[in-house]
Formats: sequence, C-alpha cells, structure tokens
Amino acid sequence: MDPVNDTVKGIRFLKGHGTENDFVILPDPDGLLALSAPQVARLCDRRAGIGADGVLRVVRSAAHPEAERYAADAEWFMDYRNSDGSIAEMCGNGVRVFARYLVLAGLAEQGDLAVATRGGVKQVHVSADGDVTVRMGRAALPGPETGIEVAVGAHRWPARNVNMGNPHAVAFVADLADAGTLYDAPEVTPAAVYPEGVNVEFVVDRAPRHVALRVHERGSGETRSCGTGACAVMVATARRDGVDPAVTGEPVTYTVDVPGGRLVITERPDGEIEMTGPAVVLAEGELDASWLHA
Ligand SMILES: N[C@@H](CCC[C@H](N)C(=O)O)C(=O)O
Repeated sequence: MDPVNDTVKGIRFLKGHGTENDFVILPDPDGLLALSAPQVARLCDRRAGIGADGVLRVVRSAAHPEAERYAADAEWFMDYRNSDGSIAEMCGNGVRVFARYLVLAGLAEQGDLAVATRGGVKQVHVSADGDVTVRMGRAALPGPETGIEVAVGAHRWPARNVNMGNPHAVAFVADLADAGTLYDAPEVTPAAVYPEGVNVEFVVDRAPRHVALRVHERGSGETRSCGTGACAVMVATARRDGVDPAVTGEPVTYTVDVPGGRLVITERPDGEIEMTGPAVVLAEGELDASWLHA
C-alpha cells in the first residue's frame, strides 16, 4: 500500500497559460505526489485528460532532492514536465505561470520573487497588470556556427544552435507556413549536436527588431508559445542582425510574436535575458485520485 496516494481522495489542480503555452498546475508543497511519466502524459491528454503542453508541480524547494540546495534563495521549486512526461531543464512560460500561481495562492507577494528550477534560481517580477517578467539567464551559442540543418519534407534550412538551459535549433524561413503541419518533429542534423533532443523554432521577420515564430517543442509537439524558444530566437536574430549588447554596451529589445500572443525580450550587456509577457491562471478543480493512479 502506498501510504500517501491511498489516503488521497482528490488531487487539487489548476490550469494556466502564458501566451497560450498551457499547463496543469499541481500544488504539492511537501512533495508527496509521486508523478510518473505516464501519469503526466494522461493529465496532458487533450481528450482523455485535462489537456496541456506540460505540468508544473509546485513543491517546496526544501522538500525536493533536486532543489533543496536552492531552499535558502527560493522557497518554491517548479518541477516541470513536458506533455509526454519527459523532464526538461527549463520552461520560460512555465516559470511565469508558476509565479502568477504563487501570488494568486498567497504563497508569495506580488512584485519580485525567486523560483527554483532545474535550470537554477530565476528572479521573477509579477505585475498587477497581468504581465510577468523573468530573468532567464544567459544564452549560450555552442555551435557549430554552420552545418546544422532543419528539414521538413522537401524544405531545408540552416539553423543556429542556442542553449537557454535547454536546447534549441533556430531556423530563419521565408514563410512560417513552410514548416507544414508540424505533426511530426522536424529532422535536425547532425543529430549528434543534440544528444538529448531539441526544440525547433521557425522564424520570420515582421519589422526591425520584431520577429514571429512557430515552434515544435521536444516532448510536447507544436505549441502556441515557448518562452525559452522565444529567447533563443531573440538572441539568434540579434546576432544575425550584427547586434551584440556585450560589444555595444547597450541593451537590445526584440518583440517576438508567437501563435498565442506576444513576448518582449531584452538582452543586457552582461548577457542577462529578460522576458515579459502575460501569465494567466484561469481554473481550479479536483482530480479523481483513483483515475490518476489507475
Ligand atoms: N514551453 C517551454 C519549454 C518547455 C521545455 C521544452 N519542451 C524542452 O523539452 O526543452 C518554455 O516556455 O520555455
């Protein structure tokens, strides 16, 4: 007998999204909810489950083995899972929605707060106007600078390798429709560049310092937004445009349109990337624990 789960009759959940990248939020302060990959996949199923791009389990840092080292800096740990149940290092929209939930639930004050993630502690600012800003840390561009390609059907594009804690391949395309349905993951070569899999972004220009993207996420498929992806796109676009705040000493801001809305992203001379956009928690309910544990 499982002493935790056998005594739980209902499991509280909430639903939220950031620019339509949507999440099931599971408050689990003491880290008692053992959540397997198949359970996450069932929760995220859009027909037989609640439906989401991923799960945000809300655990006290002190109660999670991967986060206890952060407990002095950030009370809460975002245990993020992709919709197929896989674990990712970071979720940029997720951390904004997570912070919105903490404030709504009275677990943190509006304004500045810190959230522990697998990608380290992130500083977040929750505004009264609906926007949430997160300091995402620095991007890495590990290369190779040439030779990476993204392919969908007959279309092939060169891509840039950008790491935002998690891996991205950013391809500039003539038309976002050229990426096709994105039901299947685009082919990315050489595969050895991304041994852990990759998120793929397709980008078009809208105006100076303003781009639009579509994304196929590792572990979740095509989503309506990806925060880490938007940051990767911002950095790849700035470098393509010959802009590097570390060289100019001036911050640079790009607007990144995603299918689910708009994100505003600034890179500072020290490399820190700040992302701002809406984050919404819109529903609350109770899961049948016997369904989850069946
Ligand atoms: N949607 C997220 C990214 C989630 C993780 C990603 N699918 C991965 O596996 O790396 C975001 O907003 O950043």
